[in-house]
Amino acid sequence: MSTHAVKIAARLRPRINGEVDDDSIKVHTTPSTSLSDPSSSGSSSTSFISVTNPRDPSQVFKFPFTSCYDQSSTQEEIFNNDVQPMIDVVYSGVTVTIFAYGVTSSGKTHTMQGTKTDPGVIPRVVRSMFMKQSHLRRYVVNLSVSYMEIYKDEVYDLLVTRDNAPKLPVRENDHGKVFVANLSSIPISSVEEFDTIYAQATKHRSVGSTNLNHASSRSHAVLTIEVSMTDPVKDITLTGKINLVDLAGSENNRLTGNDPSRMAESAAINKSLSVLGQVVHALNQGASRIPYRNSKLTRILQDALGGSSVGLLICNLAPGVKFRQDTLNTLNFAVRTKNVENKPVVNERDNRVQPKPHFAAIQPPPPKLAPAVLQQTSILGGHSRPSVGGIPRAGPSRVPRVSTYGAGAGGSGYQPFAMGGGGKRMSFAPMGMGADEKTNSLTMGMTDKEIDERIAKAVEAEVARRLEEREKERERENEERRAKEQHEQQAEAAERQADEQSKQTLPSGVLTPLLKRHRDLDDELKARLYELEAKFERGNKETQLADVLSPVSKKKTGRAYVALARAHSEKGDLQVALDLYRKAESYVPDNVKLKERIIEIEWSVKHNTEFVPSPKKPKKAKSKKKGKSFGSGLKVEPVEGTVDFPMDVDEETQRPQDEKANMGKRKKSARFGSEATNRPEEKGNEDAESPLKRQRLISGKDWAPAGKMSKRQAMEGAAE
Ligand SMILES: Nc1ncnc2c1ncn2[C@@H]1O[C@H](COP(=O)(O)OP(=O)(O)OP(=O)(O)O)[C@@H](O)[C@H]1O
Repeated sequence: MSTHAVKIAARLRPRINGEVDDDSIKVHTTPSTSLSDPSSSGSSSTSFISVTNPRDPSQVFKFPFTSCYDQSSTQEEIFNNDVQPMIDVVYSGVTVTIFAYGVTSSGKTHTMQGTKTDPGVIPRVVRSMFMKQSHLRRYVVNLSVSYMEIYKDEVYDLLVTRDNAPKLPVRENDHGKVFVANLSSIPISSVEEFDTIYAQATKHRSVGSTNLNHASSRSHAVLTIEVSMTDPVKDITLTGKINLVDLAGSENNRLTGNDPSRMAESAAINKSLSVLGQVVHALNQGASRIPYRNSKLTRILQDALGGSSVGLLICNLAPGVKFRQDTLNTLNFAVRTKNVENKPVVNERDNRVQPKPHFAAIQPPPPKLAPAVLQQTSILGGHSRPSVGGIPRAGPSRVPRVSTYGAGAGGSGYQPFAMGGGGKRMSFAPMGMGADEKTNSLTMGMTDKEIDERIAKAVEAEVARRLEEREKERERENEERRAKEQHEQQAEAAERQADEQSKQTLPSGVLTPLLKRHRDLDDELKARLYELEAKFERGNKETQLADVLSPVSKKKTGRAYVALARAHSEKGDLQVALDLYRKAESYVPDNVKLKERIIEIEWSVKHNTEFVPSPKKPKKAKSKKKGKSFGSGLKVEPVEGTVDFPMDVDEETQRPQDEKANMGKRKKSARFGSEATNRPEEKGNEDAESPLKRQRLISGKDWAPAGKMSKRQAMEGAAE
């Protein structure tokens, strides 16, 4: 993208109020070889400002600029040479910012505003814009004005009365453009209308008296004239803007002799101008962070400094040795600013309703460059105005005027672009404009056919994208389905294999007698028992199998194992029963009662004692829904969740009765838990010492003597 350097113009005001003039600051229009020039590096500029070195008067600093105006220069001259060309730029849909910079009383307000008899840049710009408007009969052109001031780093609307002027917030839109929220914008239809509004608004501006200027501007004022041009045939709107900024004076408080309130204003002014200097410096350094946000002024001027607008800085200088240091400061700022480059873009909006393709389908076109006139202006930036310094007559501007927009753009000055505006996508057809509308400027952009083709391509791309997305989605679904089917098949195969094996190889004589004994077991349970037996033989494979079974199958298998285990324990084959209970546990690992049973049997096996299981829960007349009874008396309760696992493991509700029934047998058995319980009050209490009770203590259940044994003790006992 091509860039456009900020253009610099320097203007030395005449002496006023009996100021002593001397040669410390001079304007030159021809190069001088006799001057030492520490600041210049061989510039080809033919116009420059010279300032004698405050420390060594024999030495002179030279500051070359595009345009230099001496004390005799006129408002008209400045306007014609440097400002008038900008009007064409504004009418090409670009934002232009002109700002006056300088020490207090250097003539900024005079240059920008002027007087009734000697109007400055602002009134001339407005006249010129209306004049230009009258030439654009083919377009609907609307002008509007907004006017704000930045006073002590707060923004106020100058178009509303002071009482109604709240502080306005500075915001940023979706495109990163900074704007002042709620700033009024008034349409203007004539120069007179503008003059009335402007005269009224100027009265609102904060002005105070200082030693240097009895009507010193205490705020930065930003006047904006916006022009929107709509081509009714193409329904395209170009929006150009010109910001005319009269900065408050950079101040030397020693010279201004400010009172406390002026000092406060001064501090704010100096701070914002200092941030302005930092911004320019950062831009020159190519810094990654530009401190625009450090002041409202720089935020608002962001677009003019390193942004997308075209910039002109008018440096106002006051004459005489009294202002020499300020002049040097101003000129140094100007030198740094002239290296700042902007990337102007044309603000164009296509008002036609367009199909809204998916954003991803369209490559965002690069921003549209400003017309070639800007590039020409930039190239000519090194030339001086034809005649300054001693020649009072204003010479014709050497800056080319863009009276013919099309010619200026020349086709090559534009590139396809899209730029946000009113939330609409921009088109690629530039709007013809300029004094001479009969040029072929409208052919510079894309034709309708080209636009249609582009839209068709975008739609095609979108359709292709969606089809591809749908295809991917379908593939993803198929893959998931395949994986699920595979998983189910594997589970089925594993179960089938288990069945087969159980049928072929009956386990070592464990099952057959049982099955014979319980011939009334239904087929389903038999099959399950065969299966379990086979699983028992397969050892570790169980865990793998458990992994592939559904939760319901796991519970069923767990119950079957328990049934089998119980049968073994009744037979007195405790070790096998224990193994089977453990197998059952691998299917229902959360079942507390099963764990208790395992501990009981482990205890019996370890101590080689008899294990007497509690009697099975008597059959209750339950609804079929609640339980399923097999002919063998093995009962499988429906299981909800994994924690409760009633099976035939003793029901807690039955426990006291069971315990009573088994009391005699237990007394004969080795005493449970004597090692773990050596507290006197527990000695001889067999109930309390049973492993089952210990486990109950571990699980915190309320069991008769449990209160007497700490959980810790119980745990230790169980661990043993
Ligand atoms: N080119 C000029 N020709 C004649 N008089 C001028 C010129 N420039 C400035 N003056 C006069 O110098 C005085 C100070 O100018 P002005 O108020 O424009 O300065 P300023 O830079 O805007 O000051 P401040 O920063 O305090 O607002 C005014 O009386 C103004 O009329």
